[in-house]
Amino acid sequence: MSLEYLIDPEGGPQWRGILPGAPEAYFLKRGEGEHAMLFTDLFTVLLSGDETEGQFGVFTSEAPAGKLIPAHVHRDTHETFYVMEGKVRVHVRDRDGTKRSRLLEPGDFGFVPAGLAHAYQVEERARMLGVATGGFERFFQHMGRPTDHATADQPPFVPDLPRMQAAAREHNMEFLPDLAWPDAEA
Ligand SMILES: O=C(Oc1cc(O)cc(O)c1C(=O)O)c1ccc(O)c(O)c1
Repeated sequence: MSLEYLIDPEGGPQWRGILPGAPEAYFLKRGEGEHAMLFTDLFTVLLSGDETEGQFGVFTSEAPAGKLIPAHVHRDTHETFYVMEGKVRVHVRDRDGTKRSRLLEPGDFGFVPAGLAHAYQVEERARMLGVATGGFERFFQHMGRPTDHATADQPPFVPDLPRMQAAAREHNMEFLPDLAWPDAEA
């Protein structure tokens, strides 16, 4: 399955061209950006790989406390987690196989390089800022539902399995459903 699954043939890509799409200077007001709901979380793309010649993208997430985002690995995406509000536990499996986790609180930062299995769980309603390898920011629009509504106060969007598989394939990532974490909440 290819990206075509994620494109409305009549309307084109399912997100709106709010960002310039080329390396031009611009500014955004609070709440502006390209929004997508994924499960209960609102992701907002502030900058995409289209503006940075593929180098990096910047996005925020606004999420209620919820379930563990299951273990997965990005083959070529470096990810960061900067917690602005709330509490987020990030689990990571290091290269030697050691699993560890850290509860991130406001002002705390985490980095997960490409190739390391990881998972995370919002333990207390959170706002996060993420910077990741350019192109990954489209994952939220591919797997989630693009929306004009700028808050997480809207119905959740639960993607079906083909949509999840297509988004994972498109972004060269793999979910690892059998990988458990010693200190994950049920
Ligand atoms: O990508 C981030 O979160 C995710 C959310 C999901 O519902 C499914 C996923 O597979 C992921 C993922 O990590 O791939 C994410 C969130 C916040 C942040 O700062 C990031 O760097 C990534």
